[in-house]
Amino acid sequence: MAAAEKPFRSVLYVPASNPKALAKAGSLACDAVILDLEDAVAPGDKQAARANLKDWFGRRPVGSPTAIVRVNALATEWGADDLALARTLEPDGILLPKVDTPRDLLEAGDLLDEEAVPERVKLWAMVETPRGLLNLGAIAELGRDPAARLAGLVAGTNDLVKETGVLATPDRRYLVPWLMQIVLSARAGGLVALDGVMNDFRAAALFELECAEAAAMGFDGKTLIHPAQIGPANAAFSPSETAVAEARRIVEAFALAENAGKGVIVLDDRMVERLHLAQAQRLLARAAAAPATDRSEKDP
Ligand SMILES: CC(C)(COP(=O)(O)OP(=O)(O)OC[C@H]1O[C@@H](n2cnc3c(N)ncnc32)[C@H](O)[C@@H]1OP(=O)(O)O)[C@@H](O)C(=O)NCCC(=O)NCCSC(=O)C[C@H](O)C(=O)O
Ligand SMILES: [Mg+2]
Repeated sequence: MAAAEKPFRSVLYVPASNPKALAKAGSLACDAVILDLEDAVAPGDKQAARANLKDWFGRRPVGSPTAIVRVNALATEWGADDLALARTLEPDGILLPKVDTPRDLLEAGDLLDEEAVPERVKLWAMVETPRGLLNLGAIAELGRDPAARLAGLVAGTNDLVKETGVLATPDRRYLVPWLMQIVLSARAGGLVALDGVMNDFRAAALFELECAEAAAMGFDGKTLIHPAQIGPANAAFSPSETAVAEARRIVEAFALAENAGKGVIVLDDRMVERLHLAQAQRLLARAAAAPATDRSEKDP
């Protein structure tokens, strides 16, 4: 499946320096894991984290979640070694933090191409700096060029708060304009859009609300920090039964002989156009791509 066709409802950060968390990562019911070499790993643990990652990929169980490795930025003292390792592991994706400009992604892409890393290894960009936000249009434009490998944008709300001084309120009111900008840019570039993390991982009700809002904003999924957040994220970003039933009715209505060739039909006293048919077909494809997983849905 291409990156855009895979589900990315629940994407869990797993610190590569934490063997216990890594041991769990392959069997959790999240759609993807971000195996982190960056901010979750203390400077003194970077080397050990790389070794853990190598070991993890050596034993990666069949059917495990999509695996994305987050490297340190190439400009840091760890970036080059991280990327060199990621190139050999050939994960499903490599997540670049603190992307400021398209150049950051092009440089990383060149390093993958140099080593003939297969095209299925995609790049993902964290949007978490003021420059990254201001350059979002140009960054997302890379999504239109398959050679650039860009698969998705990931909101880094913790760094955005740190870098801008914006107040982090529970309703995220000051972050929402930037989050919407990320969704809009992702759509323009044909990219997956992932919402940022919620740090209060025990606040279940608030998390459900944040997921519902992110889904309403148009995000494909949410990045997570704790396994307890997986189930609610999967539920929030899966099409509801009502939405699936409604989509099926639209598809069936357009399939009727009497509606063949029509641009507009009436269904339940509502105008339904072919653009709604396309929307319905997309929703059904999303529902089919995100079936109930047979990995454990239980909280740890
Ligand atoms: C936040 C945590 C430090 C909490 O850990 P802990 O106190 O161990 O939680 P629990 O005791 O409830 O854990 C229960 C079991 O679940 C495992 N566990 C916990 N978290 C994970 C995880 N992320 N992946 C896999 N497994 C996990 C524990 O090992 C326990 O297992 P067991 O003992 O066998 O039952 C911790 O959750 C954590 O470290 N989370 C990830 C933190 C992280 O990655 N942060 C960086 C990414 S966020 C970010 O940087 C976003 C962005 O860049 C931005 O700027 O916003
Ligand atoms: Mg960050």
